[in-house]
Amino acid sequence: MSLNDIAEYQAKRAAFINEDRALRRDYARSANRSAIELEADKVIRQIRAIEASSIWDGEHENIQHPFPGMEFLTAREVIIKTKLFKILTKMPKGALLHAHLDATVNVNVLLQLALQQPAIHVCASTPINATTIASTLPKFKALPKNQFSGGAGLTDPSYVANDWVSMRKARETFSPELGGPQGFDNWVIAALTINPNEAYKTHNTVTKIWQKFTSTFMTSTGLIRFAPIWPEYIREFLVTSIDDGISYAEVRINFLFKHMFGADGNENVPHREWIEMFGKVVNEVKDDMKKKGREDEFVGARIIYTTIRIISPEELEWYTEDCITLKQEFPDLIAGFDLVGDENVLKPLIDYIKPLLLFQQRQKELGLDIPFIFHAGETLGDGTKADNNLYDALLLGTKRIGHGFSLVKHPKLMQICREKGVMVEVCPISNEILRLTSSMPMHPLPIVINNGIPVALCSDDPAVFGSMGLSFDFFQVLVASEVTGLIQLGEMARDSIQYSTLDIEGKQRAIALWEKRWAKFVEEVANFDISDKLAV
Ligand SMILES: O=c1[nH]cnc2c1ncn2[C@@H]1O[C@H](CO)[C@@H](O)[C@H]1O
Repeated sequence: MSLNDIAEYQAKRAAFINEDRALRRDYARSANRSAIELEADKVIRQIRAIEASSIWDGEHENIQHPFPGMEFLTAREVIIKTKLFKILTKMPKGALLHAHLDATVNVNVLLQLALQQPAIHVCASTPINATTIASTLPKFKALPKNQFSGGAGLTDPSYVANDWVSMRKARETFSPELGGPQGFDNWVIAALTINPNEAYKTHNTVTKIWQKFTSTFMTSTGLIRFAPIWPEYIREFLVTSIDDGISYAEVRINFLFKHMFGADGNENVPHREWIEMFGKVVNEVKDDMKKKGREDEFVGARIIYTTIRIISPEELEWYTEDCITLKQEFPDLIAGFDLVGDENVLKPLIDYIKPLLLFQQRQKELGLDIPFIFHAGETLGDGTKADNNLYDALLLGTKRIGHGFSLVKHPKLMQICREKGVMVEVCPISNEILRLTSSMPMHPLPIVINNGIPVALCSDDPAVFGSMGLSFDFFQVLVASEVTGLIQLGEMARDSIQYSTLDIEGKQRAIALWEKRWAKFVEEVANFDISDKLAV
């Protein structure tokens, strides 16, 4: 055996690896990396390696088996202390392409917004006491002034089931044995979020965790679907997203309910006013950013119209027509159309084929373009109705696929995504908490990326998961792969703009602004003080 043989083998090996990696989308531009980008990428890999032992090999109270990419809800407190996470909070993330608006604002902030509104009332199906508190959910609703109620508090034994109590009063009178006002807040927050015990013990199957997950929306809708709160909620979503480095969002809004509650406490505010308020807040935030000299950090936000897969195919026709009317009035704000909810148990796309084809035909007649951006394959199923949604999503020409968790079981569909440029909106933390994967190393994301399919990382329902912004999702992906470094994350961020529904000029502008921020960011990372790297 000569040295030549080994060198020859090494060369063959390098070419082999290169050939494999060349399939990835992020490879295309790999030859054009600046020295500073390469240095920043190296710094990030160093910090990751250091923290793999200093953090993830260490002992932690309450964490039996720490490892990079482990269950998010257990790891969260550790993650926020890492250098890697702190750096990622500064990264320009590009676009947020998959998030459900009603789960995008920190639950503590939502609680504060609600407490400012005397119209908001709360009820429970039984008096709240030490026995009932864990299994009883608060229900919220805005009431008209003549129905404002000051009856017995929720923890008063004389409380009559399902009676509305003013939220402020319910909070102030919450029994001291249950923690008083703070106990009330804790009870509400527990109803709006998923805790580690639920995700990893009591509700540790996809079906069970979805039941808990769905209940969070039933609680939050009474607080959010209220005209005086709605704009403030949207503002908070936009401002916190911008602060996390997100410069554009396509957010899914649930239009299942035909009205929200107005300031007068009556359920009489139609969809067009929801959108009008949305557009107004987007413009106000843009103006505020301009005043602060930060206009380059925010290019806007648009809406993906959604309704839930519980409706009948006949009912869907009402929603598609509604979507068309809204698109005609707000062409710049309506970005696409989707159907949401647990694909494993609700109606599959094929059940709606008639109204969906009709929707496309109507758009053609009217000269409109409302792309489908379908949730599909958010499942562990193989050949189940949720898995089969992928066939229909692609046949119907979906612009992107929401989740596509089961896509990797279908080589033909992956080929179509690659060749037609159908992006997958991957929601790593959501998939893990909703029990599709037990941790990030088991997530199929690398399979999707290695097959050359464009990917955007998305947060899905950050308020429910406690994963506000995109930094947490980027973190979980970064620590769970040796291939993925800063450059790969940057490519996903850039692609999120590239595969958005912005028009050509909008995209060019957003990408140019992103590139400017990216250049600045990588420079900061590249100049990171090595000794600082070690101090955690
Ligand atoms: O990951 C998801 N997959 C499918 N549907 C979802 C997901 N997250 C939230 N929703 C749905 O969106 C509605 C709120 O806008 C909720 O009803 C919820 O079922």
